[in-house]
Amino acid sequence: MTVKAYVGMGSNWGDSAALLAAAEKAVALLGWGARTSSCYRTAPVGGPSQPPYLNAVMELETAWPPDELLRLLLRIEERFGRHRRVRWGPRYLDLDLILYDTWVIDTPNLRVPHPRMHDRRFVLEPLAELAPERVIPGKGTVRAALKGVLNQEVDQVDGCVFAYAGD
Ligand SMILES: Nc1ncnc2c1ncn2[C@@H]1O[C@H](COP(=O)(O)OP(=O)(O)OP(=O)(O)O)[C@@H](O)[C@H]1O
Ligand SMILES: Nc1nc2c(c(=O)[nH]1)N=C(CO)CN2
Repeated sequence: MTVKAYVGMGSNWGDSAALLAAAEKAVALLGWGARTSSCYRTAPVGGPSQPPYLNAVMELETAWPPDELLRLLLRIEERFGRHRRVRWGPRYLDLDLILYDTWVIDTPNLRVPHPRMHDRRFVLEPLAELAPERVIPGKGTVRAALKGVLNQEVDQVDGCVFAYAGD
């Protein structure tokens, strides 16, 4: 069995564009048919004063169960030198499992849909490029959720060279 999963990527430390481009290739190896959104420069949400982020979202078809997929994503984060000292503080690379098919998962290590995704334009704007009509379980469509967060600042930018950029 394979399912469609969505992964959020973010970076606001180091060479963020190069980090996201390298992470994209690593994440694509966890499944098939990867598609990647455009890249956005986004104002930090929460946490201390910190540089703006680059964010993007990937779609892929995967056979990994969700807990394994998260474990593999966290390994990729570590490989790219994530430092995690302050909650919502700056990071080289952050990978979040935002949707796993229509599953709802609530375990100590994994919550899907990602519990804050529907409040975050830096997730919804790139996700809407790939799957505007997808339903966020319990929250309505991506397109509808996006309408509620348009006050947050995001700008589509060139900078990231993605191997699996959608059309
Ligand atoms: N859907 C998910 N995607 C990624 N990590 C998750 C998810 N649900 C739970 N987690 C847990 O959250 C931990 C990562 O927490 P972390 O401190 O990096 O959060 P964050 O990325 O800073 O903030 P946020 O969760 O608000 O995006 C992981 O170790 C993982 O066990
Ligand atoms: N703009 C933006 N803000 C954030 C981000 C992020 O990726 N982009 N990630 C966070 C913790 O996951 C907290 N705040």
